[in-house]
Amino acid sequence: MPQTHTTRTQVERENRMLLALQVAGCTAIAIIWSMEWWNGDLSPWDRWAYPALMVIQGGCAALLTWWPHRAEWARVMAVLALKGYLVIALNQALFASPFQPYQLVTTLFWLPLGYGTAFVFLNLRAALLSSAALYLATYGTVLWNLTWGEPPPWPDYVRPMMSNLAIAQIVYVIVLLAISQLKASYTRSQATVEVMRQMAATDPLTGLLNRRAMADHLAANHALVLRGTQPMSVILLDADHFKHINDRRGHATGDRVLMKLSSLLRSQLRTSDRLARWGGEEFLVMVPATGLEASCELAERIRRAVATADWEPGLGVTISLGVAECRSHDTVDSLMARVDRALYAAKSAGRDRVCAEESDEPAEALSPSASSG
Ligand SMILES: Nc1nc2c(ncn2[C@@H]2O[C@H](COP(=O)(O)OP(=O)(O)OP(=O)(O)O)[C@@H](O)[C@H]2O)c(=O)[nH]1
Repeated sequence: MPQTHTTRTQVERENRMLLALQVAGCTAIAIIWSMEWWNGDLSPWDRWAYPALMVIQGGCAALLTWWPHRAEWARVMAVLALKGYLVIALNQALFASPFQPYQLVTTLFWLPLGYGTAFVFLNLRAALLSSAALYLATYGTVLWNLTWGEPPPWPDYVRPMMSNLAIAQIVYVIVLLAISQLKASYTRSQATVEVMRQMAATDPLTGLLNRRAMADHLAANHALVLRGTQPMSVILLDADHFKHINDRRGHATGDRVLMKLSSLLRSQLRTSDRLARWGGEEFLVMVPATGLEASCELAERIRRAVATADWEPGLGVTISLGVAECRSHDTVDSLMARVDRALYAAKSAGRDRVCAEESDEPAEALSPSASSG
């Protein structure tokens, strides 16, 4: 499903981002740790909390690298570790005696990161819940202490600063919420675009490429042929007397035949080959990196597979096939004109056979039936 593919790509991108953040986080903590230790500002709490955070981040990085199927754990662990650290560090700074302004301010620097990472790496519900918990655990304790507890001996600027920050963090969460909504709608439109892109390239009855999509593949491979990078052949095939099947057995049977035909064709091809429904009961196979002779052999294999398939009782289905190889002077149109002539030759020669293009090089009908027909 395209939507699943889009979502998976996005998850992989987020995991890579999380891994980069873990590495950056570990580096940042190591630098801050050494700077504070050097300046004598390292608090007793940070002496242990910094290495603990680094170990947790290293664990998340290991999970993301070696057990990507456990990436969800790494996301939750990384976000909770950061939030837990911020809550304890902030409360320590505010309520430790003596009051520690340096630790308070340096912790507040990082507080927005606690909210931001949650909205990036968790789903919306988890991000909101964990942000509410972070908010309550930081400002709730301040409010509780100021309202009911023993007023801490803070300098005058701390109370207004904390009130200001309490409001700023609410605004911060609202902005993050808006961004995550935009992100969700962007992801949804990406998925819709992907579905529409698929629909524009697919034949609804058989699920094969349609003519427009095949034309793009032909143009791309034709360019490679012109550069001399690799050969390319095409096989144009058409169900024989298909009108009779429709007329005698009804349109629904005709549709079933086309569907079975497409899966039979698919089963005979390599993944590098391209198969399209070229028109009503006409299919086109693009065979990259393959010359005329090998493509004729493939066409013959396909013919035989169809002729000997287990069709509905009384319904013998055969196909005629034309094969052409792209030459250096060919345009896509001239190549298609030649393969069309080859198909016409197969039809004229009695159907249920393979005919190679007419060319200056030796190329002849390969089917056993063709040689007799
Ligand atoms: N059931 C069904 N029939 C289709 C579809 N598309 C085209 N057809 C029919 O395919 C038939 C093609 O008929 P013709 O072009 O006369 O070719 P034919 O009867 O196969 O004869 P030859 O190609 O000469 O062997 C027509 O009756 C179309 O209506 C489709 O999607 N479903």
